[in-house]
Amino acid sequence: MHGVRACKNADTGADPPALVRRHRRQRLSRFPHFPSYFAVADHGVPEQLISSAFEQQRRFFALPLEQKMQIAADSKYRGYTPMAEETLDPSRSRAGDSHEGLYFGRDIPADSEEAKLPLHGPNQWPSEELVPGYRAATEAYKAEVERVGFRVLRLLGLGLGLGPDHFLPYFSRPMLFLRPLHYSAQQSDEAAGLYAAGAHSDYGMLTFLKTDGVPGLQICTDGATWRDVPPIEGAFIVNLGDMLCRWTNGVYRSTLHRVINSSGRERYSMPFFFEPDFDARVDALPQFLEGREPRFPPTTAGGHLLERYHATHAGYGKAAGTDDDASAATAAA
Ligand SMILES: O=C(O)CCC(=O)C(=O)O
Ligand SMILES: [Fe+2]
Repeated sequence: MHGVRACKNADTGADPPALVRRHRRQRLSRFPHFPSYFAVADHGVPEQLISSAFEQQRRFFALPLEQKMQIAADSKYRGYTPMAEETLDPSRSRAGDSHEGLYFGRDIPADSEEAKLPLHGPNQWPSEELVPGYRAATEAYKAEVERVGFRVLRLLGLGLGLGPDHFLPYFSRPMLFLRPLHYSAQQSDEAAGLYAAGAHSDYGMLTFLKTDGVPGLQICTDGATWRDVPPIEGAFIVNLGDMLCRWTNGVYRSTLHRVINSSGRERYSMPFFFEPDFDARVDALPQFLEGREPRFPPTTAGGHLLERYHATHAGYGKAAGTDDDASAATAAA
């Protein structure tokens, strides 16, 4: 694991968004050396598996809209979300973000007890006739990143002096979402509130990101400056998510990031969201409370995730069967 330092082309022109301002207030000078993101190299995921997963995403997203809509995100939010359905920074955006995507989680049989939880259920796959080999390539890739996720989870426990298995009980029925994304060629325009992906931090524990090499990802670690994150050949970019931030009482920061299209090129990426169990209760570890107040109220991974989905996904909660998600979230929190 290496710290990622090679961020260039600082864009200091724009006002920091509300989220940045909030992060600036939360900045901790006591622990200046902790990362908010890093890269994982030598992860053992075969390059060929990664490239064939990307190739399959290109084939899927190239389909006509009505064919993609055959697997439109269902009441569990598994499946396809069309262009501009997501607005990651509603405080700044004037239109939905210029990407379309797919959500695949842990495949959970519809008749199981677990499928009663929001966001838990069977995946929806494009048919074999439409995109031959899609499911096999995507599932093979997802399984490999999952393996990397558990390995890094152990390293996090070790790094915190808690032992490699510390977090495992919170990941017994984890929420593991692969989210292939396709960004349109539309150029972003901050003044007009047009983003490829608006500023946000990720909601779970860790996000393992692969991109097709087209630039666009930017990160803000100092509360003011957006810096490009250049793709690193062969490596995953790993963002720390909100749950890890809460466990460490804000010392490990969940990275504020966004995607800006300045090139007018299309872009493909595959974030993998590695998140605790839906009902995992997340509050600060004792070692981060010595002499300090808790910075966040206790929450659950599922409660937080649902709150974010409601705020950022136009379609979430609208599909039949999701009406009771808000009460499930409240109950879980
Ligand atoms: O596409 C990317 O590079 C980042 C995507 C992202 O931040 C997200 O989906 O949460
Ligand atoms: Fe993200």
